[in-house]
Amino acid sequence: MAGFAELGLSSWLVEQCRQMGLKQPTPVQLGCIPAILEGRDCLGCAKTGSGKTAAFVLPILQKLSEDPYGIFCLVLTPTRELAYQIAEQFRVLGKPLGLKDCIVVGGMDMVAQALELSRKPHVVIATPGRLADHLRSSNTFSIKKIRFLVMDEADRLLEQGCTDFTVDLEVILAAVPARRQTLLFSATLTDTLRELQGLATNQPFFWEAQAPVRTVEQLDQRYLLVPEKVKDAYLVHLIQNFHDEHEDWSIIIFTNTCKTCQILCMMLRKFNFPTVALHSMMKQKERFAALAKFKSSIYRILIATDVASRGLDIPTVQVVINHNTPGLPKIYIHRVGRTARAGRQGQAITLVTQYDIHLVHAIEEQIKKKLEEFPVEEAQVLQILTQVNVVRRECEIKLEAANFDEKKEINKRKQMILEGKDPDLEAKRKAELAKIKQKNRRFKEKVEQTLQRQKASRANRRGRPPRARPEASLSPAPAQGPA
Ligand SMILES: Nc1ncnc2c1ncn2[C@@H]1O[C@H](COP(=O)(O)OP(=O)(O)OP(=O)(O)O)[C@@H](O)[C@H]1O
Repeated sequence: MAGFAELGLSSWLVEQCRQMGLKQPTPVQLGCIPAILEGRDCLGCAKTGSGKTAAFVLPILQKLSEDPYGIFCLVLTPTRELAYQIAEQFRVLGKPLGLKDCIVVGGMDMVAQALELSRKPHVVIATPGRLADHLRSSNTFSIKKIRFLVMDEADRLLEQGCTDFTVDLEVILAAVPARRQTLLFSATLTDTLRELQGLATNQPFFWEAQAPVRTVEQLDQRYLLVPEKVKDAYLVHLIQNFHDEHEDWSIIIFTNTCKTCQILCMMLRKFNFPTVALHSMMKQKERFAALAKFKSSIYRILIATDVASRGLDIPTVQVVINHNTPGLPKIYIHRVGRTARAGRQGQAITLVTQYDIHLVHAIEEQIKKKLEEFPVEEAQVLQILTQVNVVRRECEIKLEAANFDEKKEINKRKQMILEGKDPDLEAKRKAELAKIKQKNRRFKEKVEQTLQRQKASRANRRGRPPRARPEASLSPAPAQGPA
C-alpha cells in the first residue's frame, strides 16, 4: 500500500505524519491527496473518523509551503468547537512552516479577531456567521486572493437546519475569488450533492468510500425499546452498568433540546456521575471548558445537543447513547460516529419509544444495517424508577427557578438583533402569522364539517325510498337500507 510519500507529499510533511502517529494513509487520504495536489476541486465522502481532516490539511500545507502568503486558505465549519479542532491539526502538521492561523467563531472577542485577520494569517478557520459579520463590517482584511476554500461538514453548511447558514455563505462566496480550489468533505455528502457540485467546478474529483454499510464496522449498534416515562431510569441504569463494568470509560449522551440536556446533566450529577453539558445556551467559554474537562477524562460523561454531533474527535469515547431517536438518519450517522474512530471499537445505544419505531426503520434503511436490541434487566430499572423520577423533578424545578426558558427567550432576542431584525416586530409578525394560521384552521374545520354534514345527509337520502320521478321507472330501484 502507498505511504504518504508516494502520494506526492514532501518529506517534511511525511515526517510530521510519522510524528503524529499517522503511519499509512487512510483510503480517503489515498484517494483525495493526489487529486488536490494536482489542483483539482475535491468532494470527499467517507465514514466518520476516517481521517478526512488530514486529507485536506496535508495537501494544503504542501501547497502553502511552495508559495506562502496570507490569507492562503479559508476553512468553513458549522461549529465553533470543530473550528478549534481543525486549527489544531493545521498547527501540529504545519509546525515546521511556522504556520499562522486565525480562528473566527461566534461567542469570542470580535475586535481581537479583526486584529488577527488584519495580520494576514495563512489559514483562517471560521464559522460562517461570524466570518460574514467581519466581512460586512470591516475592510481591514481580504479573502479575495485565497487559493483554497474548504467546507468541512459541507452538507450541514448548505442545508437549512435550525441554524441556517445560507445568507452568511452568500456573503462569503461573494468575497472569495472564482479561481480557487474548493474542497468539500463530510460523512454524508449525498443529500446535498447537486448544490455542492455547483460550488466545485474545477475538474471536480469525487471520492466516496465504497462500503455496504454506511457506519463503521467496529461500531456495535443497539436499540433499547423503552416507554417514554421510564427513559431516564434506563439511562441511569445504563451508565451505572458501564461505571461498574469498565475501568476506563467515557460516554457521550445526545439529547434533542438544550433544556433536556441541562436537566439530565443536573440529574446525573445528583447521582454522582462526573458529567458536563455542552449546548448552545451555554456561554462559549463554558462550552470550551466543558469540552476540555471531558477530553482530559476529568469528567467521564458529556451530555450534549447536536452541536457536538459532527466532527468532534475524542478517541477515548467508547459509548454513545442517544437519549432521543434522531429524526434524521444522517444525524444518527454523525452522532454515533463520535465513537469507534480511526479503527477503534465502540458502542452506540439508541433509546427508542413506541412513537419512534418508524425513525429506527428509516435509520436502518439509510445505514444499510439492522440495529440489535440491547439486553437490560428490567427489574433493576424498576428498582430505581421512583428515585430517578423524583430527582428529575427536583432538577426541573431548580432549572425553572433559574429562569432557563426566560434566558432562552433573551438569547433569541439577542440573536435577532445581531441579524439586524427587530425582536418586537418579529414577535408581532409571528403573532399575526399564528392568528392567520388559526383562522385558516378554523375555516378548514368549518368546510370539513359542512362537507361531512352534506355527506351524511346524502347517505340518509340514499337510505330513503326514492321519490317518484319519471326516470325512476327506467332504471332499477336503489338497494333499500334497513328501516
Ligand atoms: N492515516 C491515519 N492513520 C491513523 N490515524 C489517522 C490517520 N489520519 C487521521 N487519523 C486519526 O483519525 C482520527 C479521526 O480523523 P478525523 O477527525 O479527520 O475524522 P473525520 O473523517 O473527519 O471524521 P468525522 O466525519 O467524524 O468528522 C483522528 O484522531 C486522526 O488523528
